[in-house]
Amino acid sequence: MSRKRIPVVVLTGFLGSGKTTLLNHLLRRRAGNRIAVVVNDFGAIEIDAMTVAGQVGSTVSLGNGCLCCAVDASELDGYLERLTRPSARIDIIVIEASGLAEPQEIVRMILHGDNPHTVYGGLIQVVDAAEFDATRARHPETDRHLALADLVVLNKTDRVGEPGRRRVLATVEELSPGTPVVCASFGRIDPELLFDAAVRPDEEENARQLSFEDLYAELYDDGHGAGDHEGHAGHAEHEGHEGHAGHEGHLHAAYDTVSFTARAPMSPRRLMAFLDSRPPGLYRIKGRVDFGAADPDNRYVLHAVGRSLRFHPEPWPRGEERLTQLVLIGSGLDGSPRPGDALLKELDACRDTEPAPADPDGRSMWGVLRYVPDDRAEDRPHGHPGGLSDGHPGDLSDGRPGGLSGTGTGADPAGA
Ligand SMILES: Nc1nc2c(ncn2[C@@H]2O[C@H](COP(=O)(O)OP(=O)(O)OP(=O)(O)O)[C@@H](O)[C@H]2O)c(=O)[nH]1
Repeated sequence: MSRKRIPVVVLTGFLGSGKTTLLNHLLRRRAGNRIAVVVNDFGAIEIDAMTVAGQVGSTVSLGNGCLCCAVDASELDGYLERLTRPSARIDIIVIEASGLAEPQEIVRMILHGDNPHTVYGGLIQVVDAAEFDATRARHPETDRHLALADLVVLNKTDRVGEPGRRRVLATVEELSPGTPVVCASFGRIDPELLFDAAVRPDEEENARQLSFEDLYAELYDDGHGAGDHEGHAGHAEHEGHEGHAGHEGHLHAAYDTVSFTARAPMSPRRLMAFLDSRPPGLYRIKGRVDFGAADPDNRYVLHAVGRSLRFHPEPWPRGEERLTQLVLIGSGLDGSPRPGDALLKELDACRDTEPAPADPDGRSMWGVLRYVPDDRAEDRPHGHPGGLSDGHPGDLSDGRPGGLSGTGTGADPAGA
């Protein structure tokens, strides 16, 4: 059975937009998760490492369970390999791209890298609301970067009035149609947008707080039941309570969490049509899908973040109940009486409640298999028809997000 994949989030934004501030916020609210921070810029390492982790003497304090290291893009694969070793016990990796870096290079490396233990966690673009016009004027590439983002954090909203915020928001939405935008001040977004709540109790972390030397050594040492359908839409509006001095206040990011469970298998075609047309505010989807007779041997672990979508097939564990379980996270989701109810209805309609028609060629799965990474050979189910996943839909290879958002084509690659 494959180990849990570690999300790799790329954090980008122009100089001074608030990346480090956001990172600090995530580290404070990491809920017991161990976050590895990779700084992709040797020039910035000293400043960033100090700000992020706090400097104690000549070593970097890792009280937050983070690891800071400098990395050049060409070295990234090696770092990811080391950081994903079980001994590092890392739950999430954040790569802070330097202000002027081309972020799509890093995204491509994560999507196409051959590390089977990572999963792409999204490209987050931090935007300085107060300097937006000036930044666009000085750096025309801002517009292109925005179009590539999976999530835009419109930061420093405390520095612009409501009309100013609305104006910038409208421009961002124009430049990056369909991309979820979270407004924030001092980077205070809800960490659940990026990673799950505690996976291990804090005590364990405290009991085994690692020194920088420990982590450095690790890096360099080579040596559930449900009814037929159960949906739950929850809405959370969290308030910041970091307890740190200074500018802490309210956390403005509101998000909705929707859980879906189905005992009847999902129709591959209908689920892909749903995913193709998922609403802009829906930022993350995670869970497992049972496609029933379309692939009785495997369950499909689904990770969607922003425009990117991946399925990782893995054999059903013996004795495991065949269920589809999904969690959807987003903001501004439709539905009544609760946000997200509309999504649950749509997912309900994706269930195969009738026996699926005979499909001897397995064509019904082709739309799904497009999203199984080519380079993860061990994921590939037996009998998988080759060559279907050229041009990953979540790819940035042509410099444009070729993902699901806005494409509206749920078509099978072979037109099936
Ligand atoms: N008023 C206000 N100031 C902010 C906010 N977020 C960050 N700042 C300040 O903006 C400055 C730059 O923030 P950083 O987090 O260092 O920005 P950065 O993107 O990491 O900067 P580089 O590492 O230079 O690319 C700092 O002085 C922050 O305190 C915000 O929402 N509102």
